[in-house]
Amino acid sequence: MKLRFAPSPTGSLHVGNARQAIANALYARGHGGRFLLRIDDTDTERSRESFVDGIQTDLTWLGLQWDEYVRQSERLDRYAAAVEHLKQSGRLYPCFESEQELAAKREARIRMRKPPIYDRAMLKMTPEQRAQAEANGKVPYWRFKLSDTTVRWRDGVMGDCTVKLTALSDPVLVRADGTVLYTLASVVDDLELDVTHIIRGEDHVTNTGVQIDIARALGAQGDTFAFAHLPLLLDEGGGKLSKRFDGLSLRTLRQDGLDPSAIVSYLARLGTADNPAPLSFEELAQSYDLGRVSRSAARFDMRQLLSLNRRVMQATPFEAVRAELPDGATEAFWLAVRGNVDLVTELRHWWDVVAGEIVPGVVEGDGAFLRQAIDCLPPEPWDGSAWPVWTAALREATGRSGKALYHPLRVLLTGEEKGPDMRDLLPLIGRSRAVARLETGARA
Ligand SMILES: Nc1ncnc2c1ncn2[C@@H]1O[C@H](COP(=O)(O)OP(=O)(O)OP(=O)(O)O)[C@@H](O)[C@H]1O
Repeated sequence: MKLRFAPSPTGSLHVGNARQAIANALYARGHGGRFLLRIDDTDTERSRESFVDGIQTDLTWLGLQWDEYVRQSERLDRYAAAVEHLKQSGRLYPCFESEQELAAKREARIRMRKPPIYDRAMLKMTPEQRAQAEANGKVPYWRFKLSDTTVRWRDGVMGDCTVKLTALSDPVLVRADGTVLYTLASVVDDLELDVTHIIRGEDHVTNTGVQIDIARALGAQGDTFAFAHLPLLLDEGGGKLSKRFDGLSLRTLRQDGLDPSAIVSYLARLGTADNPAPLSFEELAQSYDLGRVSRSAARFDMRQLLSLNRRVMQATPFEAVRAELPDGATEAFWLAVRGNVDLVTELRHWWDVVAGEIVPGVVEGDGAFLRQAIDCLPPEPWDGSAWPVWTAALREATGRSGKALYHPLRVLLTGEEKGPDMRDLLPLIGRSRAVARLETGARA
């Protein structure tokens, strides 16, 4: 068994692309198959080396490992051989119509209430007409003659699928400059590299009908590949994701401080009957089931991802996160704050609370109370008991309790209304910093 993820290097991977990469990698791992990363870079106009690097960086960051790596730009001789084969068997035919001529034909067909598909005029061209066109300096591009059939397959997600080839235009597989189109290159690779299962976006369903026909024309027998088309992922507003806009790119999520395993867990379960849970790649691979993927479009929800990210962080040990913490941050700090942040980037703020400067909170009219609070502070060393000992003494001295007792202390010491348990924070803040903040509050 072999699966593949085949992005074109025309932009940064977004969460929709990532969902496909993850599905293929999980399926391969769960079934003991191989996972191939194929860079579909035959479109030289739009492909960029920097995006090839970016794709590998993003997938590696997600923790996806590929067993094989190929680039279509290095397999051009294989496509040339396939083109030759299809020409010999009469399935590729030369065309000379310009874009304008084709547009005019399309409009005429629409006026005549016929489907606006290509009329195969060039298939009827005589050798003399072709020679004449070439003598006039025209260079042909090549269309694939689709079979007069309906292609059917049992899709792993969509169920029974049919594509009526007679309702489609014969696709162009070779441009006038001799370069081949993705539609052909992809089939040649899938056949020659022994891909067995293809999981990709729903945007490819029609392509699949055409590609099965091409695969058969190239000699493939039987059912060719096992296909599964995942519905497209929409952004939060219901819009289409695009590699050309950076909003929900993996690169942006990485810069925002999201944990890659939260993203993998989220995208693996999004649009399925299972709730997202913080699971390891191995656990996800063992439970990944295409039969549980919904057939309707899934919508990306940042709040859900953030809440999963928080759960992942709560379970992350200090050693695993150490490199991403602010300089000097200790294990006690990590354990105190990890349950209170959605993103690792928010830790900077809590590090300032315990070890740096903060914008002090404002507590009005509590000067006398705060001076008593300073007087009641127990001597150091402090551990988790310092906070209960201190607040019990202060309750005794002032008669305050509940929110009236705790709230002004939290606000002044952290600058925040909410946050990690004060029992954990107070020893990290330390006595001198605590006294200074309380004095500032008492003077206000
Ligand atoms: N919004 C989406 N949701 C889920 N899968 C998607 C989405 N957009 C693309 N894909 C899938 O991502 C995989 C990689 O495809 P590809 O690199 O062509 O991405 P693309 O975003 O469609 O790119 P481009 O905009 O350059 O055409 C394919 O399986 C494709 O079906």
